[in-house]
Amino acid sequence: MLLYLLAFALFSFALYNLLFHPLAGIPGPLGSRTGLWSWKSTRAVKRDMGWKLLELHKKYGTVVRIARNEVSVCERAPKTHLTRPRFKKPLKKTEFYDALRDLDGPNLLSTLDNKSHTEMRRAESAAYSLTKMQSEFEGSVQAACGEFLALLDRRIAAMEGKATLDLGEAIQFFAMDVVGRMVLGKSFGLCAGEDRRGWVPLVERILEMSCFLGTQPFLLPFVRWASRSQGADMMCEADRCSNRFNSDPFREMFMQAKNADGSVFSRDQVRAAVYVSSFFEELIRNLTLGRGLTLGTGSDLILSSPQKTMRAMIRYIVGNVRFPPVIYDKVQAEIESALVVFPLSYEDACKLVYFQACLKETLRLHPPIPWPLPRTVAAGGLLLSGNHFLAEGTQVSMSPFVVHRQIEAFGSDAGEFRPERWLEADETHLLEMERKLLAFGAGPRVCIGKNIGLMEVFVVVPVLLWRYRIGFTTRSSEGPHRYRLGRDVDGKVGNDVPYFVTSQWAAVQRDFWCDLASRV
Ligand code: HEM
Repeated sequence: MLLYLLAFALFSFALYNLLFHPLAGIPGPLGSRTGLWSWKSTRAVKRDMGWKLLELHKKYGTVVRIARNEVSVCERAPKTHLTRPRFKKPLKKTEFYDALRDLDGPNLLSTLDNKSHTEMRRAESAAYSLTKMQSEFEGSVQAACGEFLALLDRRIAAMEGKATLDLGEAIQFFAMDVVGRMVLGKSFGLCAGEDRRGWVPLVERILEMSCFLGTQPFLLPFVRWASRSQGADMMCEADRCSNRFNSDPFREMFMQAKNADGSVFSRDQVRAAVYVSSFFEELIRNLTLGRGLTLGTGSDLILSSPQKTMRAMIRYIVGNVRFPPVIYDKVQAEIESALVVFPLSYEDACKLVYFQACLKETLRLHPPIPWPLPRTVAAGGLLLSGNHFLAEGTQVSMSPFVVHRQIEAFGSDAGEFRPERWLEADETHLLEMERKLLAFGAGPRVCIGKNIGLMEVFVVVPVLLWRYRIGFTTRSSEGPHRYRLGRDVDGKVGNDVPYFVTSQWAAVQRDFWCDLASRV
């Protein structure tokens, strides 16, 4: 009897969602339309979000129902088409971001409330300014780059002039060492080969789990409770470890931040603001607790974006059968003719016009965050182009990966890596393409760490391309690859794809084996 009742309740729920829900008229997979199956959780588990969402949009059009109460939109329509009839409030982030907050509370990325976000952002933006980054952190990034190059040189010397190594992993060591320098004022020594302790895979596991939990927010209180009730001893140990961070330069910078009323930041505000520190506190808690999972991972979700951009950029520029090496030659010629001095400064890198076009094209084809960024429609509703009206409370999301492949904005070759598109476009078209480039997000929640991220890319990629002859290691049964075939960011599998991409909140490249020889 109970089973019949349950079946009847489920049937009614599915029927309501399919036929009478306000989103009933919007096409999408049956599981999402009935509300009986979470398409997003499936993507989080299978780690194939980017290309599966693109397939949905190709099949169903610009607006697709991807969950019972959520639509994905793939067109950043002209401003005139996106109207909120009665109120002009910015859209709020959804509960998904709750999974990305720190253990002690929301940070800038995960704050849902627009008012507290505006206050936090106003207070912190000066600390992230370009001038601040150049004066405080450029030296750290350059020093970490020196260690990274020394690592590559050692490997080349050890293998008699030509090293075969997982360049993706080496780049990750560099990125972590940068964070170490920013947080502790000293490198973690990963490039120097001092201490690897499995941090790198651990970080990735935490990220993937958080994304899954974001799609099932009802699980969050249980997981949080489990991660909090680990025992006082463990937490004391974590606190003892986190005390080491009290002197970090990033934190000191936020100590000077002020609220709108002129009062200085409280301890909690500083904690929430210092993503890098809280990330490491979190990491240390994980390590101390001997577990690969707790919550509070917002910071690492974004901090790891620069390394993904670096890997993708090398993959596209160095080229292979699909991307002719002519691009590599052009970048090298530009660096040589510009007579730049290494380590490259932010300003010098901005002058490398072709290199900058390659960077934009990389961010377009391979945005580090392909996940549809979800928002909640505010009071008054939202009218999308195509006359779809979304009522208050509906979730609406946009995936940078999908938007960046729109033929209408980027042309019929939108799926190809062609940096020239950024140099040939007239002013109007260029503006249009730039408006649709969502790699750093958009609007009031746009990435605040863009300058730091770009600085890392600017310091490392040109010198790498100039100093070494890089080629992709051929796949063979005797070779070092873990995966028999590579997989690209668009899900295409092949022998000629130099790494293996998983697409979740972040698009992560693994198994990126390259052959390196010195060029200079
Ligand atoms: C290539 C490098 C980077 C890329 C592509 C990137 C991308 C993004 C994106 C897409 C968002 C918007 C997320 C959303 O709307 O849900 C974002 C937000 C954010 N990013 Fe980045 N990011 C990068 C580097 C960094 C770095 C290095 C930091 C920190 C030092 C950082 C800190 C943040 C923060 C705090 C937010 C939240 C901003 C807010 O909500 O006001 N990002 N990033």
